[in-house]
Amino acid sequence: MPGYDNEGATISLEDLRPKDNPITINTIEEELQMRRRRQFKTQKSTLASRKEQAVCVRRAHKSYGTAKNPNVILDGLNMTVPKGTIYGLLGASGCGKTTLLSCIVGRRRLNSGEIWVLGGRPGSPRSGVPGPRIGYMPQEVALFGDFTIRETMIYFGWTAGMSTAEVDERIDFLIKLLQLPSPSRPVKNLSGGQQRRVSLAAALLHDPELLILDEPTVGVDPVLRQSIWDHLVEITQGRRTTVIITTHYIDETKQANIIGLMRGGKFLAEESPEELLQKYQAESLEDVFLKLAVLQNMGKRRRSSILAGVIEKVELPTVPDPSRIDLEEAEIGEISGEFGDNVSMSSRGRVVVTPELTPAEALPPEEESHPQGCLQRIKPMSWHHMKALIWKNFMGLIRNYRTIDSFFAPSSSKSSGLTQFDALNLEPLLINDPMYPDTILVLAFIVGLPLSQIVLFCLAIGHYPVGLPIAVVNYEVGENDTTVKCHFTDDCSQDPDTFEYNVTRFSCQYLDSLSKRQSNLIGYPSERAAMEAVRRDKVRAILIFPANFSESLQERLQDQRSVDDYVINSSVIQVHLDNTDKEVEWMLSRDVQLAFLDAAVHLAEICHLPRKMFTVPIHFNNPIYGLKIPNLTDFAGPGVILTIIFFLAVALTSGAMLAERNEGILERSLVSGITGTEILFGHVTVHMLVMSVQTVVVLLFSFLVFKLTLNGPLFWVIALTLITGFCGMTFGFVISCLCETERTATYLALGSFLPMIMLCGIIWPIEGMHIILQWISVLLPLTKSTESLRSMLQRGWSVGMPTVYDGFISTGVWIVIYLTTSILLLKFKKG
Ligand SMILES: Nc1ncnc2c1ncn2[C@@H]1O[C@H](COP(=O)(O)OP(=O)(O)OP(=O)(O)O)[C@@H](O)[C@H]1O
Repeated sequence: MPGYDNEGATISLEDLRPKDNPITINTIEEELQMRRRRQFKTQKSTLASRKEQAVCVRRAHKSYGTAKNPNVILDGLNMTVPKGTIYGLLGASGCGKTTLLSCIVGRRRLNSGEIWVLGGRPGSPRSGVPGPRIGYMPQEVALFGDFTIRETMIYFGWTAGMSTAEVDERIDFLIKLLQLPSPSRPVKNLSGGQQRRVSLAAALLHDPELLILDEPTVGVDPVLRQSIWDHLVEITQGRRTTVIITTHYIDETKQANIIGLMRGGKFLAEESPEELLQKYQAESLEDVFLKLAVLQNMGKRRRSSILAGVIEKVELPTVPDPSRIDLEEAEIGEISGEFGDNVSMSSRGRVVVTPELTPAEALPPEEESHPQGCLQRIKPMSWHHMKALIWKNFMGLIRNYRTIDSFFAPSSSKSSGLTQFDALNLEPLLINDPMYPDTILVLAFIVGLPLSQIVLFCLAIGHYPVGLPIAVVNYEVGENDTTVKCHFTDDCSQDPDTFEYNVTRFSCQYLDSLSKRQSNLIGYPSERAAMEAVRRDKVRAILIFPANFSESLQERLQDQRSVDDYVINSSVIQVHLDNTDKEVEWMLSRDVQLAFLDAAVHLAEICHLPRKMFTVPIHFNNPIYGLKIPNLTDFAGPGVILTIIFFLAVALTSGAMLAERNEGILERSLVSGITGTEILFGHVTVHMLVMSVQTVVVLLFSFLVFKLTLNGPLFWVIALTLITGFCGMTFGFVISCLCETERTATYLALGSFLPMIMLCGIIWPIEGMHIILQWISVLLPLTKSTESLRSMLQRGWSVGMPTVYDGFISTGVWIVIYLTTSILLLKFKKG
């Protein structure tokens, strides 16, 4: 017997049969004849025969983990599911059944090997996968908890191209078949078993050609399980439908036409139940599985000696066209039967005869050769998919509002008691649930969150700190005198005869001016006491007036040539500041200086001198743009408005998409033929509504309530805010496609929030950043739009100005980048 690689072969009867009980079948020919008489004949596997099967898997390899440490799940597995059969896929938990099914439905990729579904490769137009030709019930429930049973069916029915009337007709049938409760019951109020039956109903709904059911009978009582199996048998009559079903109840697969027993990444056997029982002389299929598992563990040769004999006899084909050698070698490198043999020859060196393999058969099918151009491959969005998605997303929103209503205004049915009895099943029916906490959160999110954020920003940020404690040590009014509001004469101190000034107690006049800017002036008897107060965090600044402050000041003004250092020093107010807080220090030093100018201007006024006489010889005219006294609220406002809208949109879309993905609904929708683009646009349509509400709330409060400066065109302000929100939505899509869990998505969203706040010129001018950060800043999505909005609001510029339209262009470019990334991720990111 040749030592070829025969992984995945059926274990032979010879392996089981005791040596003292020799086989009764004498020759290989007899065995082969016997097989041919069976329902499913052994035959060679050609390209044409693979395309004829409902599902055909060849040399499938699939592993998770890293290349260094792979977790091999499928190890050269072959599988053949003829049309019109029920194929029971059995195997221990974790052996890879779900992985195999998700590869078949096109949601995971093999590392190597081929899969043919309904005559084409998954993803190619002819395979019907993804699409309505298959019905897929994943292992998880994968339903919308907030939807009723009927709404769930409508969503999946519309997705498959059915009309509402057709869906309603099927609902009646499926409710009876699967003993489901009233179709008006929300899915989340159903038991686990009921939810799984609704999931099965969704897969059966559109009567697909191929049904792929991952453990549909979990949590189902034996009577119902039998009726489900009866239904499956009925729909497979006349090769109408093919069913692949996984289950942990091995014995229920007696009704299957073929059973594939999976273990160690391969099939131990792929036979009809009767043959398995007969061949392995077992009482039950469980026994068969046990025997095969024991044999596999014993490391026995896992191939049929009969088949080995067949393979031994094959001869090298006469190759009609030498240029086709590679192709044919690839195609004929195994000899799996339509059903039953499951023998693969993955050994590259070996070639098996396939005399009937004509060049036409060997040619790759049309859709595999990818003759189409890129543009032709772009699928237009389908109307019935968009209708289903938009309806589903809108219903999600309305459902939340309705539960809010019932919370605030309890309906009669709610007040009359929480339970009623379902007409069909007499099971307790919970209607009008009390308000769900997540529903409050949803409303709080849509309106409350943007509202609270803009209110908090406008109330908390940018306003002048008042009431800062300032220590005053005024030696001019006397040693140890702590009077702050000391008396001064408020008339001109110029002698009318000599025109000499007689300035007295100018410190008191100064303190009077300062108190109008900073009211919390506290007198201290000495500099030491004031310093001690700073150390105890009682005051933020100290002002010290020398004893002869006013005289020295006067002397300095009158006779500048002869004043000495002592006079100059005595005419200076000594200031000590607590510089811990930059903003406070900056504002206090500004107040201290402006108060002096105020006092000097006042002196000039009462002496009928020009006001500018005692001021710094710099005059600030009215600003060209912006406020005369600028504030941080107006500076940061535009950036904060955009940040609120952007990140709420990120949270909204990434949250919705992740929930949909983690619940398995996204996968199910994709398998049903909905494309990633359609899913994204379905969300965009509905989320744009939410975002528009949020935009209105934020802008109304910013401009009408908090009176932020609005000098520019309102239309373009709204437009920029909306497209920034749209940009946030697309960023949310990227996050949800990149991250596996909500936790990582939260980290990513938070991790991007702070850098954007810091680097986009929202709270600090870009010109003040490190030069490298300035370059990075230009590349971020909120930088140009913030500058654009600021220019519109404060400078009153319109979209014709480069600074303004740059913001629109930059946001548009980011939308394209994010959308393209998320569509590509949805399309290509598979397990
Ligand atoms: N995304 C993944 N990443 C890494 N390992 C995975 C992933 N999905 C599945 N696995 C692993 O692959 C193996 C097969 O998982 P799979 O879900 O296909 O098994 P199964 O036969 O369907 O099990 P069960 O009958 O319990 O549902 C398991 O060991 C599982 O831990």
